[in-house]
Formats: sequence, C-alpha cells, structure tokens
Amino acid sequence: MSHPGSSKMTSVPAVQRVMGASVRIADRAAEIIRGILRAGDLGIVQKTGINDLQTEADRSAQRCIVANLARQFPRLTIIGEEEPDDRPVPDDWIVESGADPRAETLQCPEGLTGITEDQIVVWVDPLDGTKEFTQGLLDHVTVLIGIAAGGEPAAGVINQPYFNYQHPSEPQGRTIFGLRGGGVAGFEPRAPPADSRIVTTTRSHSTGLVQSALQALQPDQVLAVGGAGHKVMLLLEGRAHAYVFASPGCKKWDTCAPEAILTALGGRLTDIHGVQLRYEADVQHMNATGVLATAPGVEHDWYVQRIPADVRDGLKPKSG
Ligand SMILES: Nc1ncnc2c1ncn2[C@@H]1O[C@H](COP(=O)(O)O)[C@@H](O)[C@H]1OP(=O)(O)O
Ligand SMILES: [Mg+2]
Ligand SMILES: [Mg+2]
Ligand SMILES: [Mg+2]
Repeated sequence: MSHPGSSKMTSVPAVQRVMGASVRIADRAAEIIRGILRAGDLGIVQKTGINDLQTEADRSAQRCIVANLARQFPRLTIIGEEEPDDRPVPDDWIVESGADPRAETLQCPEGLTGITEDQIVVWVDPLDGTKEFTQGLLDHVTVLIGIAAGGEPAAGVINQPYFNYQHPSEPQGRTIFGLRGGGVAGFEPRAPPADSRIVTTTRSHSTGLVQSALQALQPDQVLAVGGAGHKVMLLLEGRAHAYVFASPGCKKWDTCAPEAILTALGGRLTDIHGVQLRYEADVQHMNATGVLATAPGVEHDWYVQRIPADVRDGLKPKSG
C-alpha cells in the first residue's frame, strides 16, 4: 500500500529511514516476545552454559526483525545475535513498510545524510537480558537495533517490552531511539544525582575482575542488574553515573544501539581502557576488553583512570 509522503521518503537519508522502520519493527518484535511469555513455553536452550541462554522469544524476535529489515532494505548488512534462520515468517510478523511517524520528529544531522544503504551495518540483539527474562525480571529486557556506518554507531532503537509492567494502569512498553547528532525521543533524559556515585554492572555474569574494578571506583551504590540495554537506560534516566563491566561477554549487538543513543546525548561508551568500540561488519563480535559507559555530563576519563592495573592487564587487547 502506498501512503501519503511515500515519494518524499526517497529523499530521507538511509540512516534515518532504517531507524524509522526499526522503531516499528522493534514494536512488533516486542509483541512477539510478550506473546511467547504469555503462552508459557519459553523453549529454553543453553548456548555456551547456564548463563548463556536462548529462548523461543529470542529466536522469533530475531526472525521478525531480520525478515522485515531485509525486505525493506535489501542492501543492508544485518548481524544478529542468534543463528541466521531464513525460513519465511508468518504474514502477521511483517509490518507496514516505512518509518514510524514518531521517528520523523528527529532531524538527520548533515554528517549522516550521505550514508547509503549498502554502507550500513545493523547489529540486532532480539532480546537482551535473556537470563533475567527466564527469571521473571522482565523490566531488564530490551530489544536492541543498532545502526552503524563507517564503524561507528549512527542511530539506535531500544524497545522495553515490559516497561511499566509492575504498574498495570500505566501505558505498557516503550520504544526509545536516537540519531547521533540528531537527538533522541521516546523518553525524558535526566542527569544523575550530583552528590553521589552510582555504578551499574552485571547481575548474572560477575567475575573477580568485575568486582575489582567496582571496588576501585568506591561507589556509594552498585546496581547489579541484567542487560546492556537496560543498564544504558539507567544512565540515560539519571539512575546511575556509570556502567562498568570489566569482562568479556558483551558483544557488538549489546552495545551498538545503546551507544548510539547515549552518545546522541553526550554520554560515552568505550572499552575498559577508554578505547572506542568498532562496528564494521568484519569486527570481532565480542567486546573482549570490557565495557565502560558514562552518563552525559559525567567525566568518562575519571573512571578509565581508576581501573586498576591488574584489571587492565587481565583485559589486554589481543594485538598489543
Ligand atoms: N558471559 C556472557 N555470556 C553470554 N552473554 C553475555 C555474557 N556476558 C554478557 N552477555 C550479554 O550481555 C548482556 C549484558 O550483560 P549483563 O546482563 O551480564 O550485564 C547480557 O544480557 C547478555 O546478552 P543477551 O541476554 O542478549 O544474551
Ligand atoms: Mg544471548
Ligand atoms: Mg544481549
Ligand atoms: Mg540477546
């Protein structure tokens, strides 16, 4: 079906079109996730161990996201967390083509306008926080669609399928998104408190190095919660100053969308050494040197400098 404005759409930059479509696609993936949990059969599979799970919701949400993106944007490179599965998806998993109207409120910055569809790499985490999902900690779950170009995150979409699930009278679920240099939408950014230091970290993947790094930062409070998307949301809404994970385990699909939205507001996300992560199609998927993110207005270097030498040595980049 053609709709008003569809001829105008061709002049909208590719990054913005992919982001706008991803808002709508992430909403459909979130419905699929909620439907599977409601039906009650999660079909849990262990990938590398008991803290690396996959459910039917992870599998189906990825199929939905990849099928829709590939149909609307055949020249994209799409990299998803779960195994590729090219079986056709049910008709009702296919969403209307084009951008969600909410995404048209953002202005694409000049630096991103020249990027063509074939230069974009989309990093898909169909369900971030799987361990917590299986344990009923539903507010830790996000759907992450990160849009990278030239090795850097350009735009991101984070859907929280269970936002407000403990407050049934409030609107359920939400989608937030942002364009680097073009702003964010879907939530109210807030600064963290000025008189304390709150650090968020893993709940289900802790190690000795993770704990050493936290201790060295002498936080007033540690929020050990699930999901990379969820933890960056805590930074964006002023609930924590920094997200510190001194361990391998997080992958590029965990960090791409959150990094795009965080940097759109002036926050930062790097490895534990303060080095920028890369998102070209051929990079190593693992963020092998850890993750360190800070809220807008928080001094990132302060955190980098306080990571102890033994932690830095334990997370050395492979190529020296
Ligand atoms: N050791 C690990 N094995 C598998 N996935 C990991 C590991 N560490 C982190 N992750 C991924 O990074 C996310 C953030 O980590 P954490 O919650 O421990 O802070 C996890 O929800 C998980 O994503 P996913 O749930 O999509 O598999
Ligand atoms: Mg996983
Ligand atoms: Mg993940
Ligand atoms: Mg996942």
